[in-house]
Amino acid sequence: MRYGDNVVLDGVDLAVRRGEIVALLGPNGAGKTTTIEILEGFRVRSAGQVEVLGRDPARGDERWRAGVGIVLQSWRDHAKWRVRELLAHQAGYYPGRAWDPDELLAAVGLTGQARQRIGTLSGGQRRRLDVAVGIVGRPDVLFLDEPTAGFDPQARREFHALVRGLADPEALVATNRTAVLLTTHDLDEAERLADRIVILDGGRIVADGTAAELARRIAGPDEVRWRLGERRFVEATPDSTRLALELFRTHGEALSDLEIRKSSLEETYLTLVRRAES
Ligand SMILES: Nc1ncnc2c1ncn2[C@@H]1O[C@H](COP(=O)(O)OP(=O)(O)OP(=O)(O)O)[C@@H](O)[C@H]1O
Repeated sequence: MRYGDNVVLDGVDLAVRRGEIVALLGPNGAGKTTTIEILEGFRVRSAGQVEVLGRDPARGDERWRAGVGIVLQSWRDHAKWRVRELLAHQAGYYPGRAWDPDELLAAVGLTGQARQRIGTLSGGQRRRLDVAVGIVGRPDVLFLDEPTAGFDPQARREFHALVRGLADPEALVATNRTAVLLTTHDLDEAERLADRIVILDGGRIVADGTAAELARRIAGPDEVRWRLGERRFVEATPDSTRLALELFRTHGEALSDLEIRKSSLEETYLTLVRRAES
């Protein structure tokens, strides 16, 4: 993707499967929004190949769009509508596959605001409504651009459970598993929610893997600490699960205070971004 002479995405190669939750991370201006806007069909790429649900998003028709759920970075429309009224209206666009508006209101924690005008919602409540509008048609693929900005901690946790439920076939038996691509600046959220993390910097992918894989590759081994009687031990290992198993096998109940410290995603992220920028 280029704007004039300015190349903002270069060689981004990415595949997301059904049921997978992928978090796109990166500093401001890295190209996250541009990437998902191209995938949503809102922006036309300058070059390269893109396929979403088997079609080029630049040529997606109504049927294709019915399978795509979108939560943009900010939405300030429909101020005079009431919350439930908007959801019921939106549900009408997805015959046979939409959520029941009341169930959806409960799922995003807006039952108490069902009759309130949208213009009077708080920032976090408006964001929950944006998420509800994005998923009302039970999409096959869901794009979320900083979905939880402004959420309180409890709402964030509920939102994570909701998104995991969309991707997990056990949780919503009647629907297909949704592929989810989200951008976030909340590394804790990325680590908790995403199966895979993709880090963009300067329009290029600088890392792609699970939080644990990235930590192992970038930030080095895990640190395992334990105690046997009065003696304390520390060991660095690339496979802390195996070491823990061996310790249990060898020492059984004599083992105490076992602790495994993994590098945080924040350390990994900062190391990667520093590297890319130098
Ligand atoms: N319409 C446009 N015209 C020119 N440049 C643009 C346009 N839209 C985006 N850009 C540039 O493209 C780059 C990528 O922007 P993008 O919004 O994708 O970043 P981002 O990773 O989503 O950032 P943030 O974390 O701040 O939301 C930035 O340098 C931005 O200035």
